[in-house]
Amino acid sequence: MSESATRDRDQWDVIVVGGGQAGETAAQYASQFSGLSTVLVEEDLIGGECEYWACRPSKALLMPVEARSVGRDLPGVREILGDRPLDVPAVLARRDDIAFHYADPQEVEFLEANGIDLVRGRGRLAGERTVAVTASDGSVRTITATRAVVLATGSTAAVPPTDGLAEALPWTSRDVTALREVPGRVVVLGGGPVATEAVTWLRALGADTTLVHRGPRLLKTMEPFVGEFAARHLAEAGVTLRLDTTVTRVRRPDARQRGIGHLHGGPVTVTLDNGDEIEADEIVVALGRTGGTDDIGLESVGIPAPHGYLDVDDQLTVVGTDWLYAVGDLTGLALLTHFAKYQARVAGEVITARALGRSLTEPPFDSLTTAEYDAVPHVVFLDPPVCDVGLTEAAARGRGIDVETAEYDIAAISGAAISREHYDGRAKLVVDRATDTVIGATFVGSATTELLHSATVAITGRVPVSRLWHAVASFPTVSEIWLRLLETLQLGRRRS
Ligand SMILES: Cc1cc2nc3c(=O)[nH]c(=O)nc-3n(C[C@H](O)[C@H](O)[C@H](O)COP(=O)(O)OP(=O)(O)OC[C@H]3O[C@@H](n4cnc5c(N)ncnc54)[C@H](O)[C@@H]3O)c2cc1C
Ligand SMILES: NC(=O)c1ccc[n+]([C@@H]2O[C@H](COP(=O)([O-])OP(=O)(O)OC[C@H]3O[C@@H](n4cnc5c(N)ncnc54)[C@H](O)[C@@H]3O)[C@@H](O)[C@H]2O)c1
Repeated sequence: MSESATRDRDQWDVIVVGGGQAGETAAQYASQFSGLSTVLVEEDLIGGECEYWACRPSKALLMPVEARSVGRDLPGVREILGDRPLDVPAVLARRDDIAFHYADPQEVEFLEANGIDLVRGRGRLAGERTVAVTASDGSVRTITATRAVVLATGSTAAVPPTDGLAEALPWTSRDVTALREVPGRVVVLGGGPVATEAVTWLRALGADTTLVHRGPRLLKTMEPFVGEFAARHLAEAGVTLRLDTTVTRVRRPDARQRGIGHLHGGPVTVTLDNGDEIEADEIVVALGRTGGTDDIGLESVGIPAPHGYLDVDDQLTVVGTDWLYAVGDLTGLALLTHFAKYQARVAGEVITARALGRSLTEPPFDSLTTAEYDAVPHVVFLDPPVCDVGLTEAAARGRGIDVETAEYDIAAISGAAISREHYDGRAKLVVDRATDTVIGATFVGSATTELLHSATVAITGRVPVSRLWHAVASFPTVSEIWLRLLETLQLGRRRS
């Protein structure tokens, strides 16, 4: 049904509030095999952060960075590239293509193809199974759901209460991914994926970059060698790193909102805890996210969200209800598009099973209706990239698991050494001794991102290490790292 055709309707089986990747997928999965009528409520562009201001545009900005590095490291290509800088207008033009030129007809088409209705406006719970939608003209309509309401309102960039930071109108992830001009000098605050990725493309596009991070290590949730690897390569690219450093004060006398991706005013002065001052043309805040629980009417149904995220069970049902679901960033469980969509698939199947009166513990729903979090894959698209899945050694030991580990230098693998002249990379496996299965894997280095899924399959499939011996990787691919890791494990076992 078209958007205009939904105007006179006020009831559906399922209402989904928030049309990001999580919301769109929940709507699709709740309706596709159930016959349930579903409506999506979205106040902005359908597709959410990922499509326009996060994953897609950021990766479009990063791909040329790594491609140039690999080319510069390969005789025959190096000579063609020379020291030439990236073609900034061409990179930004492709970024715009990948971000669908900040318009959503392709998503409207997806909804129509899947029989999902659309109501544009801001949704707010107004009681059980009831949502009040405020349109851009200020008019409010109330719609109700016979079965379920799914909240998928995502997250936004957090701006902490540092003296003068909010008043300086810093760039957030939206500005830095949708940048229209490259700041001459830029200070990036943070040490997580957003900060490390953003500083990578800003530097490659020609900015003089400083990254300020309060901790001693970048990407602190990953194995320690990941942060060291990332810091080394960022420094080699010319990024100034100020680790173990806190910003105490920000001043920007001429702060002006000039639109997403444009400089937000004149020069900004950033004061550090050791008294140093950095002057820059822009400041980027990449210090985590705030869950989208603000002003969505949770009080109307008595649901608390003290930490800004909603507590859900493994069926994505909001704790304390049997009709309200939450998926994606809003749950705060894994702020990643692939996990947002995974949770949404689970929630959609749960809604379907419950509507059809089917058991969640019998086929086909038994395998589809419980979300698991043992193997969340993270890829940070740095130059070179880093990635992990499952538990780090420290996290596993913290849970009392008796682990053995294997580490290996990926540069020693033929496939890696052939792929570029100065390969730099490392791999680590964490194995649970009791079950003889892999519970964590980390890879850093070129061409490792596509390798990660093999580890995800090994972990979720609980494949015994003894069986992995028979999973023979092709020569000469970087995947042969698996053999070296298994040999390293064997060596340790035979010695002990
Ligand atoms: C810079 C950056 C890069 C990233 N890169 C990656 C990556 O490479 N890979 C990856 O997996 N993840 C990445 N992420 C994370 C990823 O973007 C999020 O996990 C993902 O977008 C979450 O999807 P979501 O649908 O839960 O939320 P969102 O994308 O935030 O969507 C929520 C939607 O709800 C709408 N909405 C909110 N409130 C209301 C309301 N009351 N009524 C109606 N509509 C409402 C919003 O307008 C929005 O469209 C990145 C994040 C950032 C910031
Ligand atoms: N490639 C990817 O998959 C990708 C890329 C970008 C973002 N993301 C997702 O987006 C989410 C948000 O990323 P992020 O990097 O903004 O957040 P993050 O939470 O991962 O990292 C934020 C960093 O800022 C620090 N910090 C927080 N508050 C601070 C303060 N007041 N002062 C100083 N330091 C402070 C934290 O210690 C942390 O190191 C992540 O959870 C990630 O999953 C994923």
